[in-house]
Amino acid sequence: MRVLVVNCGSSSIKYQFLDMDTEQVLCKGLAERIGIPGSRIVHKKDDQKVVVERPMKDHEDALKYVLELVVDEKVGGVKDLSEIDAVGHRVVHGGEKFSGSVLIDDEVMRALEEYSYLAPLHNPPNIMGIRAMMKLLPGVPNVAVFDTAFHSKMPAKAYLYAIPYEYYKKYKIRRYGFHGTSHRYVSRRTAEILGLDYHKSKIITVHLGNGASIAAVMNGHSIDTSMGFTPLEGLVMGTRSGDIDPSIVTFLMEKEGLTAEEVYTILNKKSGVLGLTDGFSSDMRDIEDKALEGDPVCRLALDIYEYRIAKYIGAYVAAMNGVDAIAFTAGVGENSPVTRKEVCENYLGYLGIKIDDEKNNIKGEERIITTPDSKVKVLVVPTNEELMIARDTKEIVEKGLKQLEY
Ligand SMILES: Nc1ncnc2c1ncn2[C@@H]1O[C@H](COP(=O)(O)OP(=O)(O)O)[C@@H](O)[C@H]1O
Ligand SMILES: CC(=O)OP(=O)(O)O
Ligand SMILES: [Mg+2]
Repeated sequence: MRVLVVNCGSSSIKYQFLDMDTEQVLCKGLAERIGIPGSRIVHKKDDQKVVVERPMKDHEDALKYVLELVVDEKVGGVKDLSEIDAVGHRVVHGGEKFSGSVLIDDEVMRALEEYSYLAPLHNPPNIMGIRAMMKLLPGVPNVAVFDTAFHSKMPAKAYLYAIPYEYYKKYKIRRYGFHGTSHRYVSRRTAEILGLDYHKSKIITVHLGNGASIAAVMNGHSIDTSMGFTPLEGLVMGTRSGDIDPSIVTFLMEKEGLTAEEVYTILNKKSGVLGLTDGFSSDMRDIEDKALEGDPVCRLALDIYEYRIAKYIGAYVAAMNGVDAIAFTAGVGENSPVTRKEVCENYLGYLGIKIDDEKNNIKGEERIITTPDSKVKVLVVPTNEELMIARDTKEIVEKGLKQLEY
């Protein structure tokens, strides 16, 4: 079975085309700047790379060109569109309704539209991608794999906010959590590497990407996670504030004469390390480089970024009353020895964690980075959301399932 996996963002589409008999990536790419000048697709097949620069007015346009590349005789994965057996979609928000991956039909589409208010930055482009694939590949099954689903078994003490209960009943205001597909893959892989029984383990997964979140995975289920009602809550991120006193919202509205929407945009797109460095950068490579050169602003931004991560890890050790392993993943987690070392050595020594500097000096490789006598294992486990989405898609289509529980 060959599965096309798409992850549609507001102006980008990440995609991978996989042969699920071997789990080999046949080709992959990134369409970016969709709907704005300078749109292009960077497409890769093995060590070949092509860049297609052409106007792409919307996601349907972009996916049309993606499909052309997928069947290209030189850089494609197959010769004909009929060889694409299914499409797996990353969908950020599945609300309380979806506790697993689902075969997409009209009822699912109605639910996704309904939940768009819960993830206004993420779900609408996800839905655009689904509609586009239904049009471009009629009759080919589409599967939705939700960020929220892996966290759906979180207990009420973790998901309810201490606000009038009526707002949960009326609007389903609660913690949902995100990056669930990544936390699911990384926690399972961590258990495999360490030879742990996944269903009798306590694992903390630290997903540090542009969006960043931490999860407490106990006995194979997420029991708590740092992102909440939306992907804004929790860690300090590239452009997102993470946890703040909610009074700041109304304070800024009054003092700056801003609308709620404008404050929402500031907190989501102008905050995080970008905000802390007065607009210098949201890219942790830039922040780290300057911090290590001695720039005090970037050093403080990095300190704040690391301190928040450490506090969440400590909180989740308490939530699980112990921890077997901590796994770093995603862009910063996989590629920054400095962040891993400083978080672990400045704040987690009380757990008996000892970082092995030589083992930690890696980027993007799977590895245990602690010394053999470290009481808690710390690992780097590259995430692979696309593979998890493809696996769920294959299982649902091959078994003729409507929904896949995990
Ligand atoms: N070598 C590195 N050192 C520090 N940060 C890195 C490194 N490589 C990538 N990153 C950071 O990873 C982040 C992007 O993470 P990634 O998971 O790829 O993105 P996304 O969240 O969009 O999926 C960026 O902040 C980038 O700076
Ligand atoms: C939910 C979320 O933050 O996703 P991403 O990290 O892809 O922005
Ligand atoms: Mg990512």
